[in-house]
Amino acid sequence: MKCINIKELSKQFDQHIAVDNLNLSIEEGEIFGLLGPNGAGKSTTINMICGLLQKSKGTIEILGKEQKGISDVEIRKNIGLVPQDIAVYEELTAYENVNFFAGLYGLRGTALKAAVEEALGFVGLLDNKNHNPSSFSGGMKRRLNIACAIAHKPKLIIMDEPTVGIDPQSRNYILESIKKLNQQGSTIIYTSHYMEEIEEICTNIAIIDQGKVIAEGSKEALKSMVTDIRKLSIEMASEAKPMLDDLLLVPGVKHAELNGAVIEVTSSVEVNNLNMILEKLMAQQIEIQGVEAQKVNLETVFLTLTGRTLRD
Ligand SMILES: Nc1ncnc2c1ncn2[C@@H]1O[C@H](COP(=O)(O)OP(=O)(O)OP(=O)(O)O)[C@@H](O)[C@H]1O
Repeated sequence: MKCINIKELSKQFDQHIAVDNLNLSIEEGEIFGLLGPNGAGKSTTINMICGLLQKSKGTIEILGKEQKGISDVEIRKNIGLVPQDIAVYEELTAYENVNFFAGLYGLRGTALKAAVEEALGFVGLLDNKNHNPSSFSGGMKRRLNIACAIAHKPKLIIMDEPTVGIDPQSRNYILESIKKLNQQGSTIIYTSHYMEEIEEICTNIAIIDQGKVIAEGSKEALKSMVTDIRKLSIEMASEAKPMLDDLLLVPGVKHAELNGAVIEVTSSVEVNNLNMILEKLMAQQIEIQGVEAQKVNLETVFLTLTGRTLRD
């Protein structure tokens, strides 16, 4: 069954169209990635799915039922939202926080107690259950945020950039937890502008830009869209400021950017232009230490479709 079926969804804020006739279909059991740069419309879409924001136009079906907008409380019981901004009460303990949110979904008595303990155990916070989140690290707060969203065992869990601003250990913990929640039967929607995370955990992906889905499919299908592209990393002997516009004059070169002492060039595979690229740099007195060809990744897909990088 389809977990989500969105048709022609739009959201307009005054004159600004944040979500623009977006169509999206997600099957049950997936870890589905929404990848897009800042401001692409990911959070706005999610807030409409969860019924936290009124849509301007379109339909959203969740598990076969049409969502009736912000008054549709029933549908929310099937959804667990981990919002982008941490939403926990600092003056309550970790236990009381999860207890509060799970209670909102109608759990009571021993079922509520068991659900709270299980959720805290799942995110590795049982030993800290009587502590207030004000004493927690950023990663622990994020994990508590997740426990609050999953205790009522929702069929659909939506995570809006849950790894922003945390240490690598907590990040790995969260990514592993997502895989486990999925194995236990939940469908996951995961938004991020970190393409590495999306590549690591997601089964299918939609790339969103300017409120629209610009590409959708499995990682392999998306990458196969750009088999005619290659990426070159040219390492300079020391940090310099090459004139990148010069490289764009070389036939086949589509994009060039600087990352410290490395120049990243995206080019068509059909043009044999490495010599010309290197000549342009040498003409600028740039000393080259090494050249490496990279595999196509989702960033390349985005770049090819939009002419911009995910973090422009
Ligand atoms: N309440 C609002 N009022 C006016 N404009 C808004 C509002 N919420 C979002 N926007 C605008 O809508 C666009 C989409 O924002 P949204 O937060 O959905 O993007 P996003 O893809 O989630 O980006 P990010 O990765 O930065 O969270 C942006 O241009 C944003 O400024």
